[in-house]
Amino acid sequence: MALLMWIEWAHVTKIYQSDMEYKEDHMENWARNIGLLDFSASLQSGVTVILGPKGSGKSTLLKLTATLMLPDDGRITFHTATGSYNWSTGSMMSSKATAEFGWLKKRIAFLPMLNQLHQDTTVELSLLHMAQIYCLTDPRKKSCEIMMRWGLTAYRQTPLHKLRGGILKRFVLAQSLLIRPIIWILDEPTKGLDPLGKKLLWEELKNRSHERITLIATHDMKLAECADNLMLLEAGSCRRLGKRSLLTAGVAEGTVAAWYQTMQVFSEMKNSFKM
Ligand SMILES: Nc1ncnc2c1ncn2[C@@H]1O[C@H](COP(=O)(O)OP(=O)(O)OP(=O)(O)O)[C@@H](O)[C@H]1O
Repeated sequence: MALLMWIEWAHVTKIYQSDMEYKEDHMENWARNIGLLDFSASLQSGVTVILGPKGSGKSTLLKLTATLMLPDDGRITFHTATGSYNWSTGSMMSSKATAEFGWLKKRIAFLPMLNQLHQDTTVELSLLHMAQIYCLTDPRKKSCEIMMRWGLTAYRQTPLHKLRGGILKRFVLAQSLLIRPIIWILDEPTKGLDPLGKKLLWEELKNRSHERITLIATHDMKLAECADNLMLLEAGSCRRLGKRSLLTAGVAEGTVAAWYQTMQVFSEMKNSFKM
C-alpha cells in the first residue's frame, strides 16, 4: 500500500554565515554562502534522486528536510494522514501537534550518521540498543532480521571500530532501516560502500520504495537509475522535478547520465548568454 504522505518545500532559503571552509571547493559558485534559494517543490512516496553540480545545495536540502537545520525563510511542510507539520523559523504548534511531529521526526533517518556511533560496541549490541531507544517491539528479533538482510550476521560480535569502511557503511544503512523510517534520507550512500552493500541497497530501493519517501543526493549515475523521480538542483533552486521515465525518454540514450549531461549543456548555454 502506498504511503499517504507528502513533503512540500515552499520558498525555502538557507544562507550560511561563513564560507571559510568552502572557498577552495566551490569557487565556481557565484554565491558560495547560498545553501538554498527560494526552493519550492513537493514530493510523495517513492525514490527521488537529487542531482546537481557541486555546491548546488543537495546536502543543504537533505539536512533541512531531516530537520537538522532550520530554514532562514520559507517552510517545509510534512503532510501526513494525521495532520500537517511545518518546519520553519518561528512556527508555532499546539502541544498535541508538537508531540505528533516529534513522533514523525523519530521516523526520519538521515545518512551519514557515523559520528553518532559508539565505536566500541558490537554490531549486534548497537542494533539492539537502537531498537530499544526507538521502542521497537521484539527488538532482538528485529535486530537479527536486519543483520541477516544486510549480510552482517558474521560480524555480529565485531566492535564497530574494527569494521572495514565498506562494511561499516553497510552497517549504517542497515541501522537506519531498523527504525522503519517513513522518510529515508541518504547523502552519497554508495560512496565507500562495498559491492554487496550496493546490491542490497539497490534491492531495498527497488522493492520497498512505496513504503516511504526516499531522498538520495548522489553523483553516482548507476544508482540514479533506481529513481522514480529525478530532481535537478542549480544554485540552490529546483530546476527540474519529474518522473525519471519521462525525463530520460527525452534523450537518445534514455539514461539518467545522458539526461543529466544534456541539462548541464543547456545550463552552460544559458549562462554564456547571460554574460
Ligand atoms: N557550513 C557551511 N558554511 C558555509 N557555506 C556552506 C556550508 N555548507 C554549505 N555551504 C555552501 O552552500 C552551498 C551548497 O552546499 P551543499 O553542500 O548543500 O551543496 P552540494 O550540492 O551538496 O555539494 P556537493 O555535491 O559538493 O556535496 C555551497 O556553495 C557551499 O559552499
